[in-house]
Amino acid sequence: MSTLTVDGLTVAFGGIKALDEVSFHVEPGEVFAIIGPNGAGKSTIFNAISRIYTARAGSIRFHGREILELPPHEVVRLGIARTFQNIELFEKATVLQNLLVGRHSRVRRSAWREFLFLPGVRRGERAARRKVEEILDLLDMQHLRDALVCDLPYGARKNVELARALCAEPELLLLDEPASGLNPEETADMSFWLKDIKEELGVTIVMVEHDMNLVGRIANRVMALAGGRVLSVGSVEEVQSNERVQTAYLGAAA
Ligand SMILES: Nc1ncnc2c1ncn2[C@@H]1O[C@H](COP(=O)(O)OP(=O)(O)OP(=O)(O)O)[C@@H](O)[C@H]1O
Repeated sequence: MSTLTVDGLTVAFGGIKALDEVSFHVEPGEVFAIIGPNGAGKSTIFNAISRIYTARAGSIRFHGREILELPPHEVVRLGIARTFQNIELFEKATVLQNLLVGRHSRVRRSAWREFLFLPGVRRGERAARRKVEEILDLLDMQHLRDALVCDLPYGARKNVELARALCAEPELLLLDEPASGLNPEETADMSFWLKDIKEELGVTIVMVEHDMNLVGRIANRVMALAGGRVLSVGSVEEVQSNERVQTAYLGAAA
C-alpha cells in the first residue's frame, strides 16, 4: 500500500483554485519531490496534508486512512511531520529545548499522569531524551545543543528545524524548500543528511524544492505542478524534458 495517496485534491481561496484535482501517490521509502513555478500550489499541498487548509474536494490517505477528517495534531500523531518555508522555531530557546518540543508533539499526554510522574511518564521522558540524542548525532549537531536558536546562522537553524521534525519519529516527512537560503556547501550537506534520514531512519520524504541540483541528487520521482494542476510525474529526467513543464517555467520567467 502507498504511504500517501492524494486523490482529486482541490483547495480554493474564494474563486481561485490553488489546487485543482491534484492526484499522486508516494511509495514507502521514496523521496518524492514537488517542483513548479511560484504560486503553482506546492505549499498548499503541504498545508492541506497538515490540515492547516481545508480541502474543497478530494481525499488524502496515509496508509489508506483518510486524514481530511482529522484535526492537525492527530496528523502529527499518525506519523507525519513537516518543516516550513519560513523557519518556525522557538527563537529564545536552546536547540535541545526545541528538539524536545518536537518529540512531545508526537506523544499522547495526560496531565494527571504527568502530575503524578508515573513510571510510564518517566519511561517516556527517557525515550524522548534518547531520540533527541540520536538525532543530534545523526545530523552532527551535538556541539549546538545548548546554543540559543536566535544566535545561530540561517543554515544551522534550517538543520534545527529538520532535527525537530525528526524527533517526532515521523514515517513521512514533508520538507518545504529544505535548500532555500543555503549556500552550495550547505546544500551538499543537506543532501547527505536527507540520504541518511531516508536510509538510516527509513523515513519517506516528500519535498518541495526549487533547487534542481538537490532534487536530481536525492529524489526518486518528481511531480511538476503549475497553476494548481499536475503537469508531469516521473524521473527527474522525464519531468525536466516534458514540454508542458518547460513551457510553464518559461511562462513564469517571462
Ligand atoms: N492563505 C491563502 N489565501 C489566499 N490565497 C492563497 C493562500 N495560500 C495560497 N494562496 C494562493 O494559492 C496559490 C498557490 O500558492 P502556494 O503558496 O501553494 O504556491 P507555491 O507553489 O508554494 O509557491 P512558492 O514557490 O512561491 O512558495 C497562489 O496563487 C497563492 O496566492
